[in-house]
Amino acid sequence: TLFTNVSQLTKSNYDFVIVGAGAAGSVLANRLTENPSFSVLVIEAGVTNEGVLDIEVPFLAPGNLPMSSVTWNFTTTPQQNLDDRVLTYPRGRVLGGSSSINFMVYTRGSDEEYDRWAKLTENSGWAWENVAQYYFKSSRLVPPVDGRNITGEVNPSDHGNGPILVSVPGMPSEIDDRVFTTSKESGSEFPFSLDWQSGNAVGVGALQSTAGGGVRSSAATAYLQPVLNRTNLDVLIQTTVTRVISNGKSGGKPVFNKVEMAANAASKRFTVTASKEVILSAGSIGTPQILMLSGIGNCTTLKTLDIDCEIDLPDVGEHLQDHPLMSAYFTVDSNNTFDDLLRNATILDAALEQWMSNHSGILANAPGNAIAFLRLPSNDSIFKTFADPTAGPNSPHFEFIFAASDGYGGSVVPQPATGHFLTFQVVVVSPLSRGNLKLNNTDPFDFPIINPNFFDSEFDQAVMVGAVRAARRFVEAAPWKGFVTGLFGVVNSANTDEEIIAASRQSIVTIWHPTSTARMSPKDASFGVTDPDLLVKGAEGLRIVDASIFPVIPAGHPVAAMYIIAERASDLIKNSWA
Ligand SMILES: Cc1cc2nc3c(=O)[nH]c(=O)nc-3n(C[C@H](O)[C@H](O)[C@H](O)COP(=O)(O)OP(=O)(O)OC[C@H]3O[C@@H](n4cnc5c(N)ncnc54)[C@H](O)[C@@H]3O)c2cc1C
Repeated sequence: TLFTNVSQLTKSNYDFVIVGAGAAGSVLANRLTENPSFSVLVIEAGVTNEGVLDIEVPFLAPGNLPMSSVTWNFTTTPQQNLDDRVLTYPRGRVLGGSSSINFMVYTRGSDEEYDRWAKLTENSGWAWENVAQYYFKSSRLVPPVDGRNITGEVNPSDHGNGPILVSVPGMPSEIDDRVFTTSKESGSEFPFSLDWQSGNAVGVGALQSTAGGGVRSSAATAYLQPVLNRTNLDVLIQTTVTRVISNGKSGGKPVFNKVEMAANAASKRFTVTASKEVILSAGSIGTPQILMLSGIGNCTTLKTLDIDCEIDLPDVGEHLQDHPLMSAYFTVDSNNTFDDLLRNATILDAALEQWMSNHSGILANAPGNAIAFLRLPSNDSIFKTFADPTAGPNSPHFEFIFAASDGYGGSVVPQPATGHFLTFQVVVVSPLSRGNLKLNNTDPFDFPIINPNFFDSEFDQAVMVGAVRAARRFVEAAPWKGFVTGLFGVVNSANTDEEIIAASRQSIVTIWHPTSTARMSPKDASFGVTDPDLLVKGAEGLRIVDASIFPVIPAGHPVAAMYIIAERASDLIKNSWA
């Protein structure tokens, strides 16, 4: 049942209380209630996802940003290495969480990413050979809305049979063939990738989106809504969890079985109890904030805020990792880019009418149709100073997201009033910069202090320079002759390495991939926040299942990994209470 106010709940004790109905929380809600003897309450701060057009229509995803009724309107601290700019840092505040507002790019990452997690946590359960089953259980490939033959764009055998729908673009754009031909003719520099879910994450290929039939497929639509009628599941929205509370000890450890919540800062606080587990799935920002408000974190810092420290875990809020993104623009000789669609309401209305009638047309596409994940050459001089931070040779250093327009969705500069553009959204996917997140004060309705610390590492700077140069080489290939007419914008006006770094400082924004603020570590390690079974160290009855536990950020778009983790976590939880 879906409730909008705590007064509507008919009981105050459940087997499991899940905090946050985002990507991970929705998977858990579905899988745990498959067992009819488990009762589950999910508490979500945000609103329903239903009827929000900018959520449903793939191309309109950027319309939810940066500040909307379905987002947490966070901002970062002034970024020291980005000319002290403050960045918007939104997360989804709606059923489905960030999976309801994300840009839908689906990449599970290389097999190596999971094998590295297994190594870092000294637990083979996270190795690819053990999590592969959960990948296949989470998503499935469906045809694009235009019904074209997709042979050569994707490999069906790399896909599973789970509820999240995945598809290649609903309609080709005029740059797609140029991108793929460049790759196929380039030899080894820009290798073609038939499928991002093959285990090798390096190459150039068609973008796969979490969309089916021209409509976004999120954790809410795929996992949560289909089971809302289960009698053992209650979902309470528009209610913020303010902290978890311990109640007695078991085996010397505090038992965190009470969850406190309120509709807003002024309203009365209520509690519910979990007889089996409280599971935090509030995301990389929400989860460390709740932990610290609950007295779980760095005791020295918590004491300065007069918070009683229950468990000293200095890693809470630390090791924040994210991928910096910026736009490199080229001018093009074409009237068929999306630029006019973005600037002209009449053209957009016509496209929307088409989407409304049968979910087809340009709006069925995500904001890009093709992507590339590439590595720096192994003889790059940066490797004299830094060891390669990737998970292995099938894992990239940087990414391009190709857009046949002025860089819809990821830019700090407004769209030019005229002209047609090709954009490379350039992303560093193997960052060494590390940031953190701290409480501002003890008010759970106040935002935490978020510092992703972008571009702090010289390695990240070198990758950005290498990526910008690779982008320029890419458009020198034959397929772009007569199409690309010039370099454009701050990034593409820069020439020397120093100039490219300076331009990056003015241009970098987030690709919204924060992870690792409550990272898991080996069972007996003194660092880290959870053990490899995702149980909070030093606590009883408290687990974390969300992107905060990633031991290290994967070189790709994280939601696919989130679904894999949440599927495996569901089995871990079911088995431990069997
Ligand atoms: C704009 C944007 C674009 C993105 N694009 C992509 C992409 O194209 N591909 C990709 O793979 N990934 C993308 N991501 C990232 C991806 O969506 C996230 O990594 C993923 O959703 C993380 O899952 P999660 O369960 O950890 O957190 P979330 O999905 O964010 O869920 C957390 C949930 O907890 C709720 N919550 C938080 N605090 C509280 C509280 N105190 N009380 C109650 N509820 C609370 C939130 O409202 C939210 O619903 C994007 C993210 C954003 C924001």
